Amino acid sequence: MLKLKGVHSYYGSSHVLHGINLEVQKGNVVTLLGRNGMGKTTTIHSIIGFIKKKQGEILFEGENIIQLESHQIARKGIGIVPQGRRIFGNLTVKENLTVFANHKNGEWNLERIFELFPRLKERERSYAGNLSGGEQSMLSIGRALMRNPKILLFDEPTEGLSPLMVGEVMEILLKLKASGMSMLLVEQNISTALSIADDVYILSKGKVVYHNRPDELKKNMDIAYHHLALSS
Ligand SMILES: Nc1ncnc2c1ncn2[C@@H]1O[C@H](COP(=O)(O)OP(=O)(O)OP(=O)(O)O)[C@@H](O)[C@H]1O
Repeated sequence: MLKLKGVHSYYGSSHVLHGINLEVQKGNVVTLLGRNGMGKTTTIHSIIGFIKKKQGEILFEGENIIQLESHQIARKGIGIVPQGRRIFGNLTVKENLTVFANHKNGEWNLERIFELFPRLKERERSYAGNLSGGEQSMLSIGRALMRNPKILLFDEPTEGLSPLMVGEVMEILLKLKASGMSMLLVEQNISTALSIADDVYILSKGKVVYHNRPDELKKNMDIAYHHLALSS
């Protein structure tokens, strides 16, 4: 469904991604792991067109979208749950969900979002800026779903959340996976990532240094300890 072939990305003269190859098949969850500054966000931003200076191919449903503008890429059905949530604090929960909604090509609507996130229904009229971190994370996911994407890219959706809230957000992601949603998930937390992934990639210095199924990585955790600088 989504395939990166030899993608190079640059911030001005700074060469950050060095030939990324990565694939998300329809209905699969692919996680992207790596220490800070290794290029995970840059990979996501390259896919959604935030980064302009790029080479290689980014194929979405067979079409090379590497030169398209962000709004064109969004319209093709690639959704984003950005790092830091980026909800609109001075709009209500309901307004955040409806402001960019697109019901043309899918079944996500307010009713279904509130079924998935009963907590958001309870806080429908609250200003989003007054929500807890976990609720803001749910709102950010709900807002992306309201655009009815074919694939969702998540940039550290559990960052800064309490373990309890991490568990709740992960349950939501598992439900989305069960519903057949294709997802590319950037995560710092390896156990969270491995609990949901069909496929794992590790990035280091803008390159894919490891790619396998999570059960294979679990058999050889030294690789993760090495690349993610975890202690065993
Ligand atoms: N706007 C920018 N201008 C120049 N360099 C940047 C910019 N954003 C990121 N970089 C650099 O690009 C490299 C990759 O950063 P990126 O944000 O993709 O890493 P990351 O793996 O997502 O890390 P993190 O978990 O900290 O978000 C880093 O060396 C970073 O300093």
